[in-house]
Amino acid sequence: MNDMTPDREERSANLKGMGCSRKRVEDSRFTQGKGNYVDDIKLPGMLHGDFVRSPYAHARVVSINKEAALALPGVVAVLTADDLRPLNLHWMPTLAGDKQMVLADGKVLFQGQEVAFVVASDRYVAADAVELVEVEYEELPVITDPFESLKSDVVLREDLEGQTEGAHGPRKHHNHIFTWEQGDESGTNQVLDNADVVATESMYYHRTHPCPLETCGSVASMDKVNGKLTLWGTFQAPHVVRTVASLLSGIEEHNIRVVSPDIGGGFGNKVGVYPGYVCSIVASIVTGVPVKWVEDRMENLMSTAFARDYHMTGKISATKEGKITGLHCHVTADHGGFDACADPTKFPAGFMNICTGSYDIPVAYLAVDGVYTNKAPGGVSYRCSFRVTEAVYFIERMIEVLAIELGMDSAELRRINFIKKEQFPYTAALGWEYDSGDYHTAWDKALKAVDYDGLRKEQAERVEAFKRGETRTLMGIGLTFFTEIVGAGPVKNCDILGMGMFDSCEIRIHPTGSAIARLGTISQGQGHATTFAQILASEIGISADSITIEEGDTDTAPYGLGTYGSRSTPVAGAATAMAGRKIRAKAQMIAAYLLEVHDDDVEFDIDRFVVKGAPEKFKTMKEIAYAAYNQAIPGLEPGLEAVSYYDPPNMTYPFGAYVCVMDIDVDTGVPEIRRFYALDDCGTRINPMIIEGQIHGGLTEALAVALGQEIAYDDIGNVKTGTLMDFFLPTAWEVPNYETDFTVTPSPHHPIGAKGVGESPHVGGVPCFSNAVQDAFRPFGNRHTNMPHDHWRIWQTANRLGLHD
Ligand code: PCD
Ligand SMILES: [Cu+]
Repeated sequence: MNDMTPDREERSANLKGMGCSRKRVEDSRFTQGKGNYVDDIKLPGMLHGDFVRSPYAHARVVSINKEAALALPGVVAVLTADDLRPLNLHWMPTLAGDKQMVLADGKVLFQGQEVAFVVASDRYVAADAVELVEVEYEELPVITDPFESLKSDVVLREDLEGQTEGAHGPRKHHNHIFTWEQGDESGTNQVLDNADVVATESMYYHRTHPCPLETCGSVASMDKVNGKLTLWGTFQAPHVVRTVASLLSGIEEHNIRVVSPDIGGGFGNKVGVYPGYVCSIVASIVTGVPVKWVEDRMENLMSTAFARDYHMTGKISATKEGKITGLHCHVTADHGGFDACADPTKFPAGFMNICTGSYDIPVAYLAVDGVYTNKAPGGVSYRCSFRVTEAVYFIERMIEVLAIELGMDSAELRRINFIKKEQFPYTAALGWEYDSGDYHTAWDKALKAVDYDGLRKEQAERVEAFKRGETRTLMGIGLTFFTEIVGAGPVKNCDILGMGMFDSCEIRIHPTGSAIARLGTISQGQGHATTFAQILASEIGISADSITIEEGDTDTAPYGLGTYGSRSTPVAGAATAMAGRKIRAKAQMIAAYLLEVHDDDVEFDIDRFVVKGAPEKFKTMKEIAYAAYNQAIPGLEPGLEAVSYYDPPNMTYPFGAYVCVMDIDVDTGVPEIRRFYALDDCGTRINPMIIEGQIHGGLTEALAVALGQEIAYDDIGNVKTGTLMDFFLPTAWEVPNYETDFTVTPSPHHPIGAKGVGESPHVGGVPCFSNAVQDAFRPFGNRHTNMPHDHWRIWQTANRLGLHD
């Protein structure tokens, strides 16, 4: 070989392909104030909108007087439901097939509900004018408890009165939304009735909120001359927004351009469609100039989509030796005033039916009842794909409770019930086919890494010391083994409003051998511009540094269902690899032609095609790209482009083993996290550094949710946690040093074997932190206490158990 040419190792390093901890290309703009967020969009003549929101959780709107507001200089319009009705835009369909008011029509159902939209020359004038809109309300009885709601005579949704059938089947009561059943009810009951041991527990996974750094917002610009509507916004699914906007407004889809610019965190909060988006569009149509709407922090916490709010009751049975025999789960789901859950259409409770977890459970049954209350609508995933965090919390608590019932170590209980490596692909009792896993290897690695036996010994000594009065801190060991289900999803069972959940990638190679690839997904901080270029680099032999990744502009990107549920890697990542392979196939033909050999006589080698057995004869991808723009092969189309729409054959099933060690001061209720060990298996790893960042972020959000973060309501439906003074957002102060680790079990059906990872740390983290708190009190008779485990609640647990006596 020529000494001047770089060797294979160097060529491979230059690619910055799969498995390389490539630095994030987007960070230079994020760290130097050059990001372009919705609020950075400033158009000539642009107006600003702001909402009049209901102070009451349930009330009739008797009258709205706009006069004083309209008299304020700078105010251009005040829109109410009456103004929107002629356009049929006073309501919108939710992703769950319910009907949500864009502006209150006669009645409000939650505190913070949108009542009127003020449009003014300036954001501050708009806010002042909001105060001048006089709304007369007549208060109605408020229901904030879903169990009470199902017994109440008060009809929350008068618009649905008398409707016995909802979007997801029969309704049992005027405040009931749906019942979703999965599995074998009678078979499960039979097993439970005849079991050696049954553990029963009820738990509440409280309402919380993703609270991204950037709140939601949009800018609409209706160009009446050309008939084009452009909408910039904080959208996790820009193409879906375009389709919904077209269906609602009647504007043809090719005349609508939706752009998601840089997004300051999504976490599920930006999946749904909000009244603000619709109002900015209507206001731009009405005024003929661009209109911006950006909510403030309080509005974001109070009225945009919440997560969780699941009341779960479980029964789990086992033999005396601890082999699990059956699982029963019932959920009462509080959906607030409208069912605006963001789930694939056929899954009204998301993937809650993954609640058998990582265990080989022969029979199971799940029923979920959705209920209306006077709380904000939503039901987003918040760093978990469709209720998976609820499911994992449920099963990981049930395992702990069963271990108490059996008098057994819960690490061992997990081990003897894991689905075994040779059982994959494994079909779970509630229907999912787990693609791959090696749980025992991961579990053993984790327990060894933390010296589990040593920790248990230390804990036992601590309990003795506590009893002797030598210490006031207890030690908790939190364990969790989780299985995620990400990559929604196969079009055969996953769609949103009838659109199958495939995803896409389109690649163009430029003559000089650099490229642009566009995807149907949209990064909100995950680093797609970095990682998707790495997938392509390995597939097509062009350095990641020479590939631009673009997402989020519906005029240029191929149709896709967006980014949430850790679906980008499993679905769009697969599309990227597949499109790359199409490029490579054409490149192979060109190379062979140029090298004057048969197609089969060349092979791909890092960044070139080489003649088999004659490595000195090759064409680099750069050379091939250039040739592709000439008459490379007579009769062959010029250019080097490809597109792939990928319909995944199955979900991917990442998993992980987490251990948290915590010291709890029983007198102050303050937990100190001594250690947090997280082993993740997300199959083939694209960028280890980005994975680690994802895990740190997800664990921190898990810490938040487990230890204090909550959207709390009082009895009359006032949001008690509407500001960051009351809503817990952890800072560097609370966050421990995380230890990360991994195993690699590739997905057998994904073209590069990758599974999602963004959500895993949250899904596994919440039960792990919670289990640590609960475990500290286990020696004193604690069985289960509800999250969030803030200092006050931990103190109360200590008090209830008599530890302050
Ligand atoms: N194997 C593997 C996997 C993965 N990866 C990477 O990592 C990341 C992630 O991924 P995923 O998992 O696939 O995911 P996505 O789809 O992309 O994303 C989503 C997620 O993501 C996470 N993360 C994050 N980050 C940030 N920064 N921001 C944000 O916002 C966020 N969010 C969150 C959430 S919540 Mo939901 O929405 O609730 O459903 S879902 C979610 C990207 O970059 C990728 O590429 C790698 O590397 N490898
Ligand atoms: Cu979820």
